[in-house]
Amino acid sequence: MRPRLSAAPRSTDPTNHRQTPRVLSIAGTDPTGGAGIQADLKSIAANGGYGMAVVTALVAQNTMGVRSVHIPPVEFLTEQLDSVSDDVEIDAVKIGMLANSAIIEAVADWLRRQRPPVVVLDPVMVATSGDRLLDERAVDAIRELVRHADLVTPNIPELAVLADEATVSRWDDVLKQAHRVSTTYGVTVLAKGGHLDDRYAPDALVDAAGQLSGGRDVVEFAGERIETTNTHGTGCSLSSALATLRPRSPGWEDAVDQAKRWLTESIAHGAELQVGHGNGPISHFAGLWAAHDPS
Ligand SMILES: Nc1ncnc2c1ncn2[C@@H]1O[C@H](COP(=O)(O)OP(=O)(O)O)[C@@H](O)[C@H]1O
Ligand SMILES: Cc1ncc(COP(=O)(O)OP(=O)(O)O)c(N)n1
Repeated sequence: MRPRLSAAPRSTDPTNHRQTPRVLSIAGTDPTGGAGIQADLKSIAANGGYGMAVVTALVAQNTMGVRSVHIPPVEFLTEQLDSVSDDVEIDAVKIGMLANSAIIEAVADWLRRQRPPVVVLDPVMVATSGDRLLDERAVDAIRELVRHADLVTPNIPELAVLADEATVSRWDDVLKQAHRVSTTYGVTVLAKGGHLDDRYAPDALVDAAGQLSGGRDVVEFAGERIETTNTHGTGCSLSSALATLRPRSPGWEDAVDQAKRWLTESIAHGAELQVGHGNGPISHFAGLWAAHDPS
């Protein structure tokens, strides 16, 4: 049996209003700029943070799919992580694609030594294109890593894997599964409705310990589904926006509310970019560009 990773304690109050959040993305790459580290850095900047990045895997992919993945030696990953944390005070970390269990364990080990005040884990497993971004044998390791996070942001299929259950399709069942994951791992869950077959795309914060405002265990965020194929990297962009916004927010609810508004506008303007022939990217700076548009 795999040894259990001992989890670092969850943060108490990570709020620091005066400091520009210094946010580290630990993730894979997307050379077309729509997902992974490239999307994270845009999202962090668009939400008012200073972005940094440690690469877990180099991914030859575009808006249509993944061609191949190159994984640098795990010692080099630790070298990158230590290079950042030996020098920079990190306010928040967003963890995305981790590829295999050796990488997951190296990140867990670094978190035990250098835990930033905010840790958001997007448990990336499979891309929209259907290509695997996490080794199937690494699922146990990712489940253990969830215990290190303050917030985990699974999509519906990833939520089912964390719950060790079949994928559900009704929003009520998604909420129940998120509750189970929150109880099992002692973590706040952001359940995302992007994969629902519905005209709505809601999200919900679920914390079984009732640590949301007013002691609530569920807070829902309504959202209309935008008719678009520009949804590549939405999960990456949302999780890094949350890592950026949390240090300046009184709680996760405010951070999610702000991030979802920003994401919805960015999705709505994605098609204007005309990038690629498949699932195109979102327009991370649509709000900023609109403010500077002379017309
Ligand atoms: N077509 C859409 N219109 C509006 N919001 C969407 C749409 N697709 C996804 N979202 C939102 O994007 C975020 C990421 O959702 P999801 O697709 O479930 O995750 P992932 O990208 O990890 O698969 C969520 O906030 C979800 O509600
Ligand atoms: C390097 C890398 N990381 C993550 C993803 C998946 O991105 P995500 O935002 O979760 O979802 P889709 O883009 O698949 O909708 C990726 N493609 N590459």
